[in-house]
Amino acid sequence: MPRVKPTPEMEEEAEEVRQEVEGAGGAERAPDAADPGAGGEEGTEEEEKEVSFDELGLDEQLKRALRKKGIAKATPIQLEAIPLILEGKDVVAKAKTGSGKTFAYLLPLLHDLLKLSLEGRIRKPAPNAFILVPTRELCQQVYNEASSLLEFCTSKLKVVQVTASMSDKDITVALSGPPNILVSTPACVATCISKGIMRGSSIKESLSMMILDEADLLLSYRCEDDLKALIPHIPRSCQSILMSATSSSDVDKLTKLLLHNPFVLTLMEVGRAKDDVIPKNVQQFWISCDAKDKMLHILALLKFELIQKKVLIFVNSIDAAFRLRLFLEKFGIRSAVLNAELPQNSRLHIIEAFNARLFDYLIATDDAKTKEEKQTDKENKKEARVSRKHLQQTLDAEFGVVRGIDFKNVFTVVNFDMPPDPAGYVHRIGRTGRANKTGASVSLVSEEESSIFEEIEHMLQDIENKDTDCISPFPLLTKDAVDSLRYRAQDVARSVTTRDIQEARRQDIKNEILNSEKLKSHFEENPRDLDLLKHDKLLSNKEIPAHLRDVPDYLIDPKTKEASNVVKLSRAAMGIDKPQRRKRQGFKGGSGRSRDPLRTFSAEGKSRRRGMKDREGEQDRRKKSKKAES
Ligand SMILES: Nc1ncnc2c1ncn2[C@@H]1O[C@H](COP(=O)(O)OP(=O)(O)OP(=O)(O)O)[C@@H](O)[C@H]1O
Repeated sequence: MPRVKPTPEMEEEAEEVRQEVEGAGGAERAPDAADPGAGGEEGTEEEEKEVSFDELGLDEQLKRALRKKGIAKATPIQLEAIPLILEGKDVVAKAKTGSGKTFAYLLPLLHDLLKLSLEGRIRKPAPNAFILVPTRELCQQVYNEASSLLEFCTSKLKVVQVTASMSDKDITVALSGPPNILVSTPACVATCISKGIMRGSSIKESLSMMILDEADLLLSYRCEDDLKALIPHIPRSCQSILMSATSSSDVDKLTKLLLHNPFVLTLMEVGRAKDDVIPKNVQQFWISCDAKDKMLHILALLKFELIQKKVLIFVNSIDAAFRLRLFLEKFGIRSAVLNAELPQNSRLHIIEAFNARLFDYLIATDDAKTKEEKQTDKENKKEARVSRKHLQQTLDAEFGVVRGIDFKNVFTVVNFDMPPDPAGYVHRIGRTGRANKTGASVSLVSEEESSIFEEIEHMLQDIENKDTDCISPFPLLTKDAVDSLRYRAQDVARSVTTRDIQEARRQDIKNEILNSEKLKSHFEENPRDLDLLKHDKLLSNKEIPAHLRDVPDYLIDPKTKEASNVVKLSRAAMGIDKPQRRKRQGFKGGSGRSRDPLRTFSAEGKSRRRGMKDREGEQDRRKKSKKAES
């Protein structure tokens, strides 16, 4: 693929983006002259200091919850931020994806509240703390993390999440008490205040801490006006914390808007630009291929098992996601699709099921908007507000799969389509290599995407060693391996029509809406019942022909066999578990079908269910006769 020589504009833009993602620059407030300890900016070198949570003086009950999670040592951002937050300072913390920012604010917040509760000093007409995040998925994630940390606490701190999908009545019930911690989006809190569900005067009396998580994204989710509406109700004494994976003018804007003389923590590894933005434990690869051959290449990667599971595959449109899912399905490779069209319950469930290793391949669409589209969004802001309801029915504006979601144990991120900008690349790749785990990324780069690839490479380049490739050519996929699948892949790709895609997309939404409604209350009561719904079930009801399901041995060249074995061996060496497809969680007292209220549920209706049964029966019969033959 031809290399594009960076133009001065590209240099400038790359520098801008590098600054965005590196955490260069900082809050513009000067340190408080009267209190030199307060305010200021720290560029913290990431020395591998190993500090246990004991040394941070945290509550014993919280440490017990951490021990249960197998977490003993603080990450660098936790090490820096926790003491400052415990001292009552306003803090802006910028640290790369997956570095443990959530516990960096949750632990000191919960520690303080436990202490106040023990001393009987909790103020109560409204929540004591707001945690504001850009999306509903993140509300759920933060709520889960906070609840899990409180598992061993004897004083009952109440955490609730409130989102725009809840009715006013449900929100009123959730806020009655009131809770100690409210996890929500700025829009939802602003609505609660404007509707009088939460009184401004009560907030002024109670609120002692406000946290803005994923602050770099809050403004892009149209939160500015909502945050501004909140400001008059925040007491001056309220401690404010702002967490961000990247640095940008949006973060600075929020800092100025809401924080008082904050401490700015910028965690980076000095001198190696690429490590500033992509965790060093993630190996980045790329494959050059024609746009029309991308399906073929991903098929070869998955079929020959050349990349480690679990795999998160990013595409730029919902249609492309379903096309890929249908294509892979025809080769016996099951996957699920995560996109903004699905109801919230389904999205949460898909993420949880994937995290629990119930399936290995997830195809996701992120909010991959071009700069122009983002600009148009901004311009249409007023209009968008008016039609918010409509928007949520079609594409959920608060959805952001890439941003901030803590996917567990994703080993490989594949960019089937390249993201529209370098910041998007950083956020996508940040879904692997979390909490210092090993990870890899593979980007399929077509001729048309060469300039964005160049931009990304340029941004990642080691400042001191410009010739070193940050993204290496993927070494395990040979031309022979690709060619061995070429004709089958082309045939199958042709057979997936636009109509099939529309049908699959419609069917998937229909299933998920039914699932979502039916399962809503059940999942509220039994959040751990993950495997009741399979999101990777077959979209097509046609039997997969054996010649597509199993690649004949003679087609696999020796190099590919060797590569596949290396991947398998390293997988075994790393002790990566097999998927726990059948493992059941959360049910007490046996696994009998009758005890499980959802076993009888099918989104497909009776006749289809019967059809499925027939197919399963047919498959069983076939298996039996195969056994008999052998
Ligand atoms: N001290 C620790 N040791 C080991 N694992 C940790 C520690 N702290 C947090 N983790 C785990 O690391 C993962 C990533 O943490 P978290 O989601 O807070 O990252 P983040 O910095 O907020 O990332 P992003 O910017 O992408 O949202 C989580 O699974 C979390 O449970």
